Amino acid sequence: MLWLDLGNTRLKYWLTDDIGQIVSHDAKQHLQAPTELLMGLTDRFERYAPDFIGISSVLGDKLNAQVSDTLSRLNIPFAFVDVDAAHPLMSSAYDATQLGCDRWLQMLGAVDKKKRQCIIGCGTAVTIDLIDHATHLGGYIFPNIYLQRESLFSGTKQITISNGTFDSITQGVNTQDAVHRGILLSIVGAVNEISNRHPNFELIMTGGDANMIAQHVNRPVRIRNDLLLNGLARYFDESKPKI
Ligand SMILES: Nc1ncnc2c1ncn2[C@@H]1O[C@H](COP(=O)(O)OP(=O)(O)OP(=O)(O)O)[C@@H](O)[C@H]1O
Ligand SMILES: CC(C)(CO)[C@@H](O)C(=O)NCCC(=O)O
Ligand SMILES: [K+]
Repeated sequence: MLWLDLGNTRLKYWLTDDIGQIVSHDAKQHLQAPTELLMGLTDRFERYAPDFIGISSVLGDKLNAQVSDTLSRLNIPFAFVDVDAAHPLMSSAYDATQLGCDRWLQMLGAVDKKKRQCIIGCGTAVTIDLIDHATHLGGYIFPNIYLQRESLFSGTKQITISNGTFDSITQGVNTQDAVHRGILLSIVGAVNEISNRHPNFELIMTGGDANMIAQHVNRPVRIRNDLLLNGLARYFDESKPKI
């Protein structure tokens, strides 16, 4: 199988064998040109001759149509994930026509009907979603730390910071530290607030910035970077067109 995750910043793929083991995977910046990037990867994909391609995309209809065109040339059946608010593994109170399928798949990949879970996605956007015994209650969306820094940079005259590290939430005494620490606190503070409001929900984090954020959270956090892939596998296990 070939699994594709078309995100806002990066394209990720996983090639798996018959027993679901990952034989190849990568993540590449697509610079808003995912079809060109895909085109460059088709040789690699063809070499593995997957029998199906399952796709998570948050790129919207226009880019998805281009992706479909590109993949059609491979002569391998493929399908995009459609969010299903009444999926047998998890129901959702969220407007299914709007819910990003990456968010939904991360939840589907984690959901456990015996638990209360809080899924925190740390990608281009930071998302926090609450699941109570396999019912998605809803959630929150934040710009990630880099988007926040860009918006401060572009919306102010005296803040000219465009680099530096996010490593502390202690108050800063210069602009560089105040910006980085303030931004990190906005995310960590939100996670801690959710954690306080929902003490019985297990905190699960995924995505590139998960470790950086988790370090400052005042309760144990489980880091799981397999959630989206696991969600894709669970989804297509239920709904894969019979071929
Ligand atoms: N090699 C890398 N390239 C880009 N970002 C990375 C890399 N390693 C870690 N990161 C961190 O991962 C974060 C992005 O997380 P993630 O990979 O989950 O999302 P993304 O793929 O960039 O976003 P999206 O899924 O929306 O395309 C970045 O903010 C960055 O700090
Ligand atoms: C929130 C992001 C950007 C996270 O990648 C994505 O899931 C998305 O574009 N979602 C659409 C909006 C929503 O989920 O309500
Ligand atoms: K947008």
